[in-house]
Amino acid sequence: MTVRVAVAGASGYAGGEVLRLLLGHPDVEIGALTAGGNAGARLGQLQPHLLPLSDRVLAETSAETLGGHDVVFLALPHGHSAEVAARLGPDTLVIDCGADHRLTDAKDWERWYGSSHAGHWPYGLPELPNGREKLKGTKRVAVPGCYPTVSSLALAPAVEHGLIADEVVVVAVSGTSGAGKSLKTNLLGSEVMGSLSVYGVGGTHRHTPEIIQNLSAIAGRRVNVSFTPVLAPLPRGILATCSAPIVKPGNVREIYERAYADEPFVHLLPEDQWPTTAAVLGSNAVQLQVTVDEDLQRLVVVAAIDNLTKGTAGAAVQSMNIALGLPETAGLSSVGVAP
Ligand SMILES: NC(=O)C1=CN([C@@H]2O[C@H](COP(=O)(O)OP(=O)(O)OC[C@H]3O[C@@H](n4cnc5c(N)ncnc54)[C@H](OP(=O)(O)O)[C@@H]3O)[C@@H](O)[C@H]2O)C=CC1
Ligand SMILES: CC(=O)N[C@@H](CCC(=O)OP(=O)(O)O)C(=O)O
Repeated sequence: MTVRVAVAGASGYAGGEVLRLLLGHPDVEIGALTAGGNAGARLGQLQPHLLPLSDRVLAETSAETLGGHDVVFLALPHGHSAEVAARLGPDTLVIDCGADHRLTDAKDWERWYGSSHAGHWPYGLPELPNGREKLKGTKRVAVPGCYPTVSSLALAPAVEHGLIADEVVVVAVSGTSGAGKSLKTNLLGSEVMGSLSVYGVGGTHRHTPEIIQNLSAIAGRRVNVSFTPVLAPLPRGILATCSAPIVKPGNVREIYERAYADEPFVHLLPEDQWPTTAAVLGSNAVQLQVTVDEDLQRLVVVAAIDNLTKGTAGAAVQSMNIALGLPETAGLSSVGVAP
């Protein structure tokens, strides 16, 4: 089966990564590519690594251009997806890389994003409990945020088994591509190089409610999250350290081994090895390591992903595969680029 796919936001980082993965997908034909202000430009000027598509000219983002495809990936800024998706019709599989349809609670959406809620779609994190079932056959997918992906996968087995308290701490270091391609002073090379900086400190980052939503759904009760993001001088990658007090004894390693034994993309590393962002660069892999701080009786999980791959575009393609009944790993490299 060949599916015809359009990508909105093809000039951006997430759209570019979707296209990089789709170029290696055996069942995909790439159709319309759209942008905002860069409409009319050749893709090769903006995404020079996507050589087979370099002569494609970016169209304006409209339902007319995106219509007539089996699948539409939306890699647009927050708040732009709902209107386009509503005009694409129920038979098109729409995969939104933005936040518009991630949160289930309208009040949460209004508080954190300051606009009216466009509704909740099936969440593109198949490794969560019952995650795959929600994606099979769906025509709408909300791709998770990159920090919620890595921290939810790091903590899900512990939460599911009631091992930890209902208050977790996540400190996650991210590369700059997580902030998108548009110009921002704090992302200039001279600001970022040679420096680490925190932002969204003190429970103010908009991924906090998304992480709470994921962990609380697994626990069946509210799980609170203290989340601190850190910007690092890397183009890609997230390394998250997640911890919580242990409240129930259990063989932590065995629980994590069992949880992810059959997952094609989530890898619990051997006991003496720790995740690195370099090891997952460009791949849909998640590397995990878990340990217990015996003095504090605290669970510590470290996890690495590529924010643009498993953190966005890889999850989007993985979700497409599940929704359409294609092999889940199609088009998704499971190994990173090293060194
Ligand atoms: N970067 C990441 O690691 C992650 C990103 N995401 C989500 O993916 C989405 C895209 O992010 P990212 O690629 O990083 O952002 P970029 O800024 O790199 O890209 C944004 C894209 O949207 C287009 N665009 C901007 N404004 C409009 C508009 N008014 N109408 C139509 N198109 C428009 C841009 O086109 P033009 O070039 O013409 O301006 C560009 O193609 C966001 O919702 C983001 O939250 C999710 C998880 C992780
Ligand atoms: C480094 C950096 O700035 N990262 C982004 C998160 C990227 C992501 O996952 O975002 P969306 O929720 O926007 O889809 C941020 O903190 O806003």
